[in-house]
Amino acid sequence: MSKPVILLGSGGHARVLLDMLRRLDIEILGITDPHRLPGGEHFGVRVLGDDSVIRAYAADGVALVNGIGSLPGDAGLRANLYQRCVVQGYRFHTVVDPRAFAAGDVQLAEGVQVMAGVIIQAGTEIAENCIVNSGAIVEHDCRIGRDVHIAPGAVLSGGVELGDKVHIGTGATIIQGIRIGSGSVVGAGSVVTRDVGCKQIVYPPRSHIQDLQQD
Ligand SMILES: CC(=O)SCCNC(=O)CCNC(=O)[C@H](O)C(C)(C)COP(=O)(O)OP(=O)(O)OC[C@H]1O[C@@H](n2cnc3c(N)ncnc32)[C@H](O)[C@@H]1OP(=O)(O)O
Repeated sequence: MSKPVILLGSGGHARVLLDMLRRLDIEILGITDPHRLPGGEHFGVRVLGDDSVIRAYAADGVALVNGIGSLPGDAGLRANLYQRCVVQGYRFHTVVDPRAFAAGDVQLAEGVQVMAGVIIQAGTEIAENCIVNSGAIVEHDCRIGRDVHIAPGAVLSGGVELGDKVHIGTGATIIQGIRIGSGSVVGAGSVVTRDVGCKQIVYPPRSHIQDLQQD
């Protein structure tokens, strides 16, 4: 039986997690958000207050779920909140949507979130506080650093290595064996065929838009 959960944050990512937690039949004590009135309801869940309210709960009596999303170059808020809570002795749930697939020997560290439709193949290791978002594919033997966001529909081929705080944009494709350094961003729709250093950004080709020829 898993511990009751406090969900940190109340935006879009939190909403998806909330739906997953309900389907997993995990008890939700409430959500935290400094911008919402404590005692009220949001998404049908009690608003507890800002993040400091967590300390009213014994660390061994609750688990946390990090509902803060992560956008390119802005993994900081999510990563800092995670780290702050861990230092205070709190533990994070690792959550896997029932409609995701992870091979038997896949290693998911604390706080990893695997959303619906994801496939993670054999031998892959994913470090703390990562999001593998809806419909992404992480092939065999990948090594994923901490605080990484693999956005919806992205594909990592076999043996890809990502450093910490990497953002792989929606629908991006990384071919086999590629290494991407910490803090880098791969733009939505990119096809990455060469290694990427630390704190670099990969832009995909842009769509060309023009008026249709008139008859
Ligand atoms: C559930 C969820 O929603 S999770 C969220 C998932 N979201 C993502 O993964 C988004 C990933 N982010 C991107 O792809 C971003 O656009 C980035 C990081 C590549 C670029 O961001 P910025 O440097 O801020 O670029 P900016 O938005 O200023 O655009 C600069 C130019 O590049 C173009 N551009 C930006 N991103 C892309 C892209 N992915 N593909 C093609 N062209 C792009 C813009 O249209 C713009 O073109 P213009 O100068 O002709 O107007």
